[in-house]
Amino acid sequence: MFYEVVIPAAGQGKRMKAGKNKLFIELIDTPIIVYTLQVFDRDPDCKRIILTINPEEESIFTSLIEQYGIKKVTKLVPGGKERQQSVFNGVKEIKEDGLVLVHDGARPFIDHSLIKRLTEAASSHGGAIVAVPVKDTIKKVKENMVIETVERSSLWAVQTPQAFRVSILKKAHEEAEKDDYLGTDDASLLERKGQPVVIIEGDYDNIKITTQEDLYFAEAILHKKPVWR
Ligand SMILES: Nc1ccn([C@@H]2O[C@H](COP(=O)(O)OP(=O)(O)OP(=O)(O)O)[C@@H](O)[C@H]2O)c(=O)n1
Ligand SMILES: C[C@](O)(CO)[C@H](O)COP(=O)(O)O
Repeated sequence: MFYEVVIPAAGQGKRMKAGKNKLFIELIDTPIIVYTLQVFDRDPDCKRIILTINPEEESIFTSLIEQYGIKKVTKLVPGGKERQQSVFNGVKEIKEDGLVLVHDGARPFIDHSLIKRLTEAASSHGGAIVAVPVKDTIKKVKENMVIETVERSSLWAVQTPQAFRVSILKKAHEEAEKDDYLGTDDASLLERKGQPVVIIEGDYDNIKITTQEDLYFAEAILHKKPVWR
C-alpha cells in the first residue's frame, strides 16, 4: 500500500534540555532526524515525505537533506505551537485521498515490515496505530495521592506511526480545531468522534527520544540492531 508520510519535526526539545531541537542531536555520528527520514526514504511504498519544521531551522534541515541524499522530502511546511498544529499543517498539503502516516521525527527506530502491517490495517479500518502493552502498573494520582490503580491488561503505550485515510484524518483535525480540542496524538481526534482506530502491536525499541536517558537507550538500540545504520 502506497502512502505519504507527515513527519512533525518542529518541536523545541524542551524535556531534552539540550538548548536546541533534539532532532539535531547525533546518535553515534548521525542526527536523529536523519535516521527517521532514511527509513521512509528507503521504503518503496512511501510516495513522499512532508516535513513540518520551525522555519528558523529551514537551512539546517535543507543541508541535512542534501548531505544525506534524502530524495522524498517534497515539502518543508511551517509547524505550529503544538504538535497537533504541526501535523495538521502537513496534512493540508496532501491532495489525494489515499493513505497518510503521521510519524514523530523523534522516533527513528521503525521498520518497513511494521509500516506495511500498519498501512494494511488502516486501509481496511480507516485508522490504525502502533502500540505496545504497558509493562508498569499505572495509577491515577491527584495532589500526590493515589486515587486509582488502572487495570493494566487493557493498557497500551501508544507510539507512531499512526496511519489514516487522508479524508478521515483531515476531517478529524478540522473538527478538533473548530472545537478547540487538543489531543496528544492524532488517533484521539478520530476517537472523540467515534471513528474506529485499530491497534497494531509494535516494538519496544520504537522509543520516542524525549529526555537525556533516551539517548543512551537509543545508542544501545543502534548497536543491537544496526539495520538503521
Ligand atoms: N509544536 C510541535 C511539537 C512537537 N513536534 C514534533 O512532534 C514530535 C513529538 O513531539 P515531542 O517528542 O514532544 O518533541 P518536542 O515537542 O520537541 O519535545 P518537548 O515536548 O520536550 O519540547 C517531535 O518529532 C517534535 O519535533 C512538532 O512538530 N511541533
Ligand atoms: C504521538 C505520541 O508519540 C504517541 O505516544 C505522543 O503522544 C507524542 O507526545 P509528545 O508530548 O508530543 O511527544
